[in-house]
Amino acid sequence: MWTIFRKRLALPIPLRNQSYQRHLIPSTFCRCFSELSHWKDVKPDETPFEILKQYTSVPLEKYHVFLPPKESLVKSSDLFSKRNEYIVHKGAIHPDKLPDTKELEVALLGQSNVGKSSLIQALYNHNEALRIKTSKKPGHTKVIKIYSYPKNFSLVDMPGFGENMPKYFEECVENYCVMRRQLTRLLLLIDAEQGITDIDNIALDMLEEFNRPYVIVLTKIDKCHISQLIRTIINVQERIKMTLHCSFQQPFLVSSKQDLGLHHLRCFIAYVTGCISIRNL
Ligand SMILES: Nc1nc2c(ncn2[C@@H]2O[C@H](COP(=O)(O)OP(=O)(O)OP(=O)(O)O)[C@@H](O)[C@H]2O)c(=O)[nH]1
Repeated sequence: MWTIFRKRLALPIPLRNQSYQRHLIPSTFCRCFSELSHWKDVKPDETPFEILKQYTSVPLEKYHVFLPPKESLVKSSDLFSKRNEYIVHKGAIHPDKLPDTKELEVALLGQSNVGKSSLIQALYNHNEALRIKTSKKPGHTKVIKIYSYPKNFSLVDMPGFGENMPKYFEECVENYCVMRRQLTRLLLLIDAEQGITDIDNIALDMLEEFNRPYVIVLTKIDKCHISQLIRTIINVQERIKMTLHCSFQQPFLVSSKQDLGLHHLRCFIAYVTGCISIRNL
């Protein structure tokens, strides 16, 4: 399937141009240009959406539908803080070589260097015992690796697509996504600054074809201008509304470097893997 997508990548893809995006940006965004200091005072239970509200008259609340109560946020964050209880399983290229674990899995998919390994490390509270290697060089992750919190859930790191994508990507990642019984959600990571790129569009087509539920996560928001971030959110939201049927309606916003948006993503993961229940959600 990726071979077909690769061929398509060589063709010009319409509607992915700046003028379309500009059309979506109201002039009020001009005053949104600001520096990174705005992120520094974010409280752990606040989402970046709440911070962004101050900078735009666009009703961003409609993009923010996962609103768990504080006690659920605390409960799920506690789950991710069990420092010595995680198991790192031996990585594998072929999904049939992966251990047949009992926990439901949430797997991270995205371009090389988008921040998949860093996000797993950050979600697990930068737990040093896990020692997840990250690198500036794209294509560092070569195998599928499962990080389990026994009797609860697993997070799954996978090779990225795009730059330095391994030749065996299809038999590895694609087969995992199609065949893995434990897989309950895919997180498609997209760099907030770049927005949806051509190769992300190919991944989105692929996910729609798999017909499995997935969630878009915008990464590295700490290094993205607020105006650009709002532009990406609106663009992603438009895509979800117009053409994506298997995507959760809200994109999540995270920074692994500055620990932004992690509480809500942890809570979502705990919720979809059945580790917590949330009333009136
Ligand atoms: N500023 C910033 N940098 C980040 C963030 N997350 C990751 N990075 C950096 O981005 C680079 C790539 O991160 P990785 O976590 O290795 O990315 P990956 O998607 O696992 O990469 P591959 O192994 O190539 O698939 C590293 O240099 C990280 O330090 C973030 O939230 N903010």
